[in-house]
Amino acid sequence: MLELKARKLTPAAFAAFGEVIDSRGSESFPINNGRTRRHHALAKVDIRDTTTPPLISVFVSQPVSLPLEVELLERHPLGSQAFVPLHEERFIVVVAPPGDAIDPREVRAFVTDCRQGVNYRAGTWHAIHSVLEREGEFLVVDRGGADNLDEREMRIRVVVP
Ligand SMILES: NC(=O)N[C@@H](O)C(=O)O
Ligand code: NI
Repeated sequence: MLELKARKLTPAAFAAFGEVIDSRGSESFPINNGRTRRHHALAKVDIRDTTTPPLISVFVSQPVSLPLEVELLERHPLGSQAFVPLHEERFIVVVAPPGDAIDPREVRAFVTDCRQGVNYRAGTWHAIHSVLEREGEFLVVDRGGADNLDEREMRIRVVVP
């Protein structure tokens, strides 16, 4: 069993796995006659084949208890997958870099700060959505599809210091 301490999520620490979606501290420019600021292209939707368009879904997830016992990691080879909290929910992110083999030394766990979302790069290994404290509602942007899921058994215990 791999034991991990969840670290604070930062764009630099997450760069090998995808992007952090967070308007705070990101570039923006005025639109709509100055009434709106556009925080442009915080992450890229990457769909690797043309059989399906990018999908926008909403996930309503029940909270996990801690320590988090992960039994498997999954990946979506055909597209990225983004999770954005709709009510300042915190969640745990467990990831490993894209590739056919998962090196336990490269697995990382993060905890978000309730304002952050993530966009998993196509092929990034990750634990399934794990929201903390209360039922969470998330906007999800991905390719979907039963053909876009690859799972690997991996037992990981995650603590949040
Ligand atoms: N199955 C599904 O749509 N969700 C997972 O991919 C996940 O990362 O939670
Ligand atoms: Ni997924």
